[in-house]
Amino acid sequence: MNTLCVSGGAVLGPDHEVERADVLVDRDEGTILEVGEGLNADAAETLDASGCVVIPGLVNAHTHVAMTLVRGYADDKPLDAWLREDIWPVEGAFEPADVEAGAELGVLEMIKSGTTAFADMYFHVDRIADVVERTGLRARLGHGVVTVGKDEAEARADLEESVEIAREFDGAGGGRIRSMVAPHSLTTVSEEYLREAFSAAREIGVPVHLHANETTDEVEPILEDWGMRPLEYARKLGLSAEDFLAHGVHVDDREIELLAESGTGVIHCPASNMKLASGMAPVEKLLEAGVTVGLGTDGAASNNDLDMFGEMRDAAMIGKLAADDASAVPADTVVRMATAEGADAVGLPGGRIQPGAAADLAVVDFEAPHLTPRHDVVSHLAYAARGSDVRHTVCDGTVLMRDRDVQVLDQAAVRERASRRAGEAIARAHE
Ligand SMILES: N[C@@H](CCSC[C@H]1O[C@@H](n2cnc3c(=O)[nH]cnc32)[C@H](O)[C@@H]1O)C(=O)O
Ligand SMILES: [Zn+2]
Repeated sequence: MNTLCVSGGAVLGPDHEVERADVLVDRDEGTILEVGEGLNADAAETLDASGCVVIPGLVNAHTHVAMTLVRGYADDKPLDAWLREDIWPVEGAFEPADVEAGAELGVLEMIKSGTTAFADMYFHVDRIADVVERTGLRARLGHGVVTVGKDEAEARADLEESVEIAREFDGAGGGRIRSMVAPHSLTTVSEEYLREAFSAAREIGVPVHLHANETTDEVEPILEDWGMRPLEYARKLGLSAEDFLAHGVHVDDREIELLAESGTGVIHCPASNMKLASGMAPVEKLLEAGVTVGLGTDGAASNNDLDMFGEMRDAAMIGKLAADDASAVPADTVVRMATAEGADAVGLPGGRIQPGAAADLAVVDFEAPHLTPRHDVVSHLAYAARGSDVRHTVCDGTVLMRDRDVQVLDQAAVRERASRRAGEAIARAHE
């Protein structure tokens, strides 16, 4: 059999037990065959994991990967002004090749920091899909729809593009790519088009993904226009178990109950919420209610990186502050949010190291001063490790990074192209 063996390390199991073990992978099927000692006898390929801990590849459950191009371009502003004054004008000047260059840069950064799957809402999605296809990651992709401020024809065309993209790309890249219909938010898409987005998604059999309750500015207008909370409104329009929303910062108790009832996932984006001062999501309450909570970096311009280790740490920290309780959102919980829970929320395989599961792995080098002594591996993963501690990255049974050498992209070329294209797009936006 065509196998890969990740050998000589410790493994973080599905119940977060840490044991000395090898991981044997079927490279053709992209699945884990066995976890145990002494498995590397006749593997076709091996990865040395001595001194390392093998963890499930991390799941970045909400991002806009091509926004790496605007990283550091406009900081220190609230969401609405930041989007309208800075980000949207530059995005308006993006050509398809810019989105491709930004996606390559983002994917490079994700592979280098142990992320193997992501959910992405953007435009020129065909270019993002192409990057995912050739680099070997796993993704759920959708075209973001905005209808406010557009005439009837433009609004319809944007929605139709999202539906078309969802139809075309679900199952692409040998099944590594899944799709979604992605209305931008409950306030930037009108009711009529939101309804259509939900019914089209149900017909295709894919989730709806949208930003919701990110700032109070997204709550007040819905209360005024519809006399109900945003998630009550979303539920009336069709929000269901397969769907997942980003942020969920300003949700009240009734909305939390509603999410638990509907089974809708929430993607917590702590760094973005802090940086844009959007607020503190009630993560502990959501978890207590039984809501599936994943973790996302959001775009690189509101973070400003795509490192899911940083996101775990931020989630634990802000979760404690929000609950006014140091025992809230503990290490074990944020590691779960960045792996199994995130995978479940976005409906992608992965997130667990066990036979039959997707072979999506990050091998973290623990032989570092900041990871010493090793009292508690899960604590280190949540609080002390960084993306740069990842030594090897494997997705779908394929080695994407070996000994920090990314096998699927030319790092220098990706950086050079992204820098040049970002500069040119910003110059065009100012013309
Ligand atoms: N088709 C739309 C684009 C929507 S893509 C998704 C959008 O989400 C934006 N975005 C990034 N971060 C956030 C956030 O935190 N909240 C809301 N929107 C965001 C991002 O800039 C991107 O334009 C159009 O033509 O305008
Ligand atoms: Zn976002």
